[in-house]
Amino acid sequence: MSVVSNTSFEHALREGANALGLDLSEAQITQLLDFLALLQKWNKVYNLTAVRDPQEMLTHHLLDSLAAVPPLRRHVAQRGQDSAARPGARLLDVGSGGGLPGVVFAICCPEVDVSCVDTVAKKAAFIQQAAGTLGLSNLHGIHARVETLAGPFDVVSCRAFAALADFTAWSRQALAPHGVWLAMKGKHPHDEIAALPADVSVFHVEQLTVPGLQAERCILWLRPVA
Ligand SMILES: C[S@@+](CC[C@H](N)C(=O)[O-])C[C@H]1O[C@@H](n2cnc3c(N)ncnc32)[C@H](O)[C@@H]1O
Repeated sequence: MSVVSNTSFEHALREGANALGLDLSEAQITQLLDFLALLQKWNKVYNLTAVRDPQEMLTHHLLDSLAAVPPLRRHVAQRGQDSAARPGARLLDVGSGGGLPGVVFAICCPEVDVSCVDTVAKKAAFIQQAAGTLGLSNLHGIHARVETLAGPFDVVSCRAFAALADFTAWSRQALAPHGVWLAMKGKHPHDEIAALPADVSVFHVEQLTVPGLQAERCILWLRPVA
């Protein structure tokens, strides 16, 4: 299936992936474009995102989420070298909405099993529908509050979800013993970091450059402290 016929989207996506140093197969490019088309189509019905302009969806959603893929791939590869780690990483994307970044992670990291949780039933249903349409057996939509999920997940991610203290408190029980949180943020969130409890530590901050987006972006990696 390729719903998007506009070759300018494909060109911008390929350029963006190159700028991010991201190696994507032809099948993954097609899946990303098809996901963009699904998001555009069903946004009208399900109200999945406030972003309506297709070009903006490409930069603000797709490329923005793609910028987090190289750090995630690095983390998963490092984890694979750890003999104590369980095989096959499981990731939980909290407050995934229309599947950002969860669906993009599932497309770009087929070795990672991705669950997208949202309290809004139609958003979780959209993820399930996207999994079927895009042929992603590693993608699942869960309709629940994150606070009710047991896990264990090796990575718990979020984007535009909540302050770091709430994100980590509400999802802590879903984190595997050696699991980590991946929080996508705009400007470096100094105040949110200062408000974290003593048993959560930020162990890495990565600045991101999103192609076509003149805005500050970063990823925070956090872990529980015993
Ligand atoms: C601002 S949207 C962000 C959506 C998406 N991550 C993005 O970047 O476009 C936040 C989402 O979190 C969901 N949400 C809020 N509280 C939640 C909770 N306790 N558990 C799961 N999802 C929640 C909302 O329904 C909403 O879809």
